[in-house]
Amino acid sequence: MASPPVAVVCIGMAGSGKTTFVQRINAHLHTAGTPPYVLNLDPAVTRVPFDANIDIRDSVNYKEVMKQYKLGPNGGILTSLNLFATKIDQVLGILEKRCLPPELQSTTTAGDVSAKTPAPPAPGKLPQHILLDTPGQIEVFVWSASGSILLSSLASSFPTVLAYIIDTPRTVSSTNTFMSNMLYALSILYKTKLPMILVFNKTDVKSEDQAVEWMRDFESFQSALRKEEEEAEMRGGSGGYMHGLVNSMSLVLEEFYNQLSVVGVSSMTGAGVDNFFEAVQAKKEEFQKEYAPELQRRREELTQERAGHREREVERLMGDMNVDVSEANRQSRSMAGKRKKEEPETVSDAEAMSDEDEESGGLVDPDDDDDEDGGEDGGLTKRYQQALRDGGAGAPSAEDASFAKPEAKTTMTKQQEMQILKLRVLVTK
Ligand SMILES: Nc1nc2c(ncn2[C@@H]2O[C@H](COP(=O)(O)OP(=O)(O)OP(=O)(O)O)[C@@H](O)[C@H]2O)c(=O)[nH]1
Repeated sequence: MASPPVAVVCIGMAGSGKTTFVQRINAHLHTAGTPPYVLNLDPAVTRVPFDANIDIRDSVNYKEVMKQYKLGPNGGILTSLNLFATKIDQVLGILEKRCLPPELQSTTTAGDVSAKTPAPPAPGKLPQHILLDTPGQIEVFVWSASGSILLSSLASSFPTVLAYIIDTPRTVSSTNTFMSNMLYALSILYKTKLPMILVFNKTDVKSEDQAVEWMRDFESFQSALRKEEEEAEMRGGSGGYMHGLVNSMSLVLEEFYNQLSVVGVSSMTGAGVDNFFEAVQAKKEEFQKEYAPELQRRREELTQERAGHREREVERLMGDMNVDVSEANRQSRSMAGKRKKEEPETVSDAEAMSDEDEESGGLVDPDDDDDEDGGEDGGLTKRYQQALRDGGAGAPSAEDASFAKPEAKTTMTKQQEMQILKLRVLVTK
């Protein structure tokens, strides 16, 4: 059976070597005869040293955004990402078309987001990897709403793996820097809940051995910490509370380290790239085994929650209007069974939908509803008439009945008319 490509999202501190790394693994895959599909999500980069199939800069002009909204560099990046996130359905449409075999494609269609690949590749030549380069301002991407939307949307369509790029020479320079970097990676892991690979980059300058030893051997990290403390004391200072804090942190990070794959890579020389792709394969399997079922579980939970919410609200409304609740519910359920269920496509959709429910108290505005019977007005009238024809407990009481009669319509105010229409539609939903 055809397998979807794995999306590798490269994140890391500014200057850690993300872009150079993407360039290296892109070249590696081209040489191996399996060219990836590449996305650049950094709107502020001036030169991209690889050929990006989708480039945020083609859709959003970062400098113009800064000028128009009177923003600084970080605000400009954030707003550009927000603007790009509004096109996520088009981006996913393009990705699905270019990277998925027809049997795995959904119905999403591509719009005006620029994709440079001219035509869908032949089935045997579908990319096995989707590579994403992200802005250097890591917090702007990871902690923004648009970053979450982009990541969760991607993860709902493709197995998605984070590659956290680390500047090795800088990170192993002290236990403090190492710990800060690990805590940052930890926060991203828990925020995104996606499988993560720690990529110790620039190993041509400094090997990753030291960092790996600190992760795997607690004693080794403790002795490095003690050594630094002694050196600080010799200089007349002291490690102060920081050393105590780092010491305690190292005790609790063992579990976190166990969840990660660690590879040393040189984006300059290409050393370690094969190991990186082995780690990607392992994390792809982990994603399919653990993340995907969790995503599905959350979707189902939200759908059920939403249905329950709607039912309770209908009950309350029917009660207010003095209408037989059980009959109204029966009708409501039978109509709902016929209607195509509206389902969240992504985690963020699902969250947004649940937010909507909370805001509106579970009520669905019938005016927003897609109409299945032709035009909106026609659909409302039809449902209204149908509800009246059905009569029974779902029908208006004797006093209400006059509302239904065309001749009596003139006696109603516009507001009353709308209220009853909305109520009827709600009952038949
Ligand atoms: N020696 C060495 N230098 C590297 C390596 N990878 C990247 N660099 C250098 O590190 C610097 C930063 O690399 P970039 O790829 O621009 O880093 P980035 O993380 O994309 O930077 P931002 O776009 O600012 O976030 C450049 O000078 C690269 O040449 C490597 O493996 N070895």
